[in-house]
Amino acid sequence: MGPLLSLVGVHKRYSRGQREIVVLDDVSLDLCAHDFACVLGERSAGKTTLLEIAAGIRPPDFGQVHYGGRDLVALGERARGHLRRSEIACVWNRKVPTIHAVAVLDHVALPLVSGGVGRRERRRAAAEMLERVGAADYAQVAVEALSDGERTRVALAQACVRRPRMLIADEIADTLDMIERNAVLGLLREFARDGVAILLSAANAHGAAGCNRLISLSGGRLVEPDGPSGVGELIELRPRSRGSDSVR
Ligand SMILES: Nc1ncnc2c1ncn2[C@@H]1O[C@H](COP(=O)(O)OP(=O)(O)OP(=O)(O)O)[C@@H](O)[C@H]1O
Repeated sequence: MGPLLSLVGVHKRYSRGQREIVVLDDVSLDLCAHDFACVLGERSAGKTTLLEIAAGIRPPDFGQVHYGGRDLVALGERARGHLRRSEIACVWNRKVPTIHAVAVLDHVALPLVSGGVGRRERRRAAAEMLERVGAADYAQVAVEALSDGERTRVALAQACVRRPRMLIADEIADTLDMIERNAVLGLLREFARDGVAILLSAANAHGAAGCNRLISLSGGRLVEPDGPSGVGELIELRPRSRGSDSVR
């Protein structure tokens, strides 16, 4: 089976005052079902930008983004929105849920409302997903009362309750303590084993543990060593300069 997601020759730059920052420079990437790929890059390397483009949230300046054989850039916002409510799930580190006074169970069930799923079935599916991510114990707790690790599990449950085909996860494990981080990365591994295509980003090697593809983003370029690679090998490959230093 072909890739679910293909980025081909993607470029992205931002203007910063008089200057332009090249964030992605001719980036190509294929992601298939069962992949658990992690883009490893230093701060400001362009990880979020890459993931937003992969999710169809931000358009590239040039290049193609294909999802499920469809041109994600050419699709209208309505169709892209539909995909994000059905097949493409995202967890953004900075947007981990903070809705006030909503119990975890209802929060996780929320994405099913727009899919027209009845209340009883929504709650059943949410409870099942909470069980799966090890968060069933706090199903009735308000989201705002959760610890960072608990919130990350809940965010993951909410993202996966619609059984997405692709999961985009932006630095969701980097700041967690070792035990929670390994638990969250283990959950991602399990979702990938079930067939979800996962694109994770991490700013350090700890946040990438257990992935089956490790891709370095530096200077706007992606580097993925051929064959099985260790984190140490990738760190060797990364140039010293920061991504944001590649100003043109
Ligand atoms: N909308 C924007 N306009 C201008 N510059 C931007 C915009 N979004 C991001 N940038 C800049 O592009 C660079 C890459 O940002 P991005 O958030 O993609 O990197 P990142 O690797 O996810 O960073 P971090 O690890 O700090 O979250 C940064 O220098 C950032 O300031």
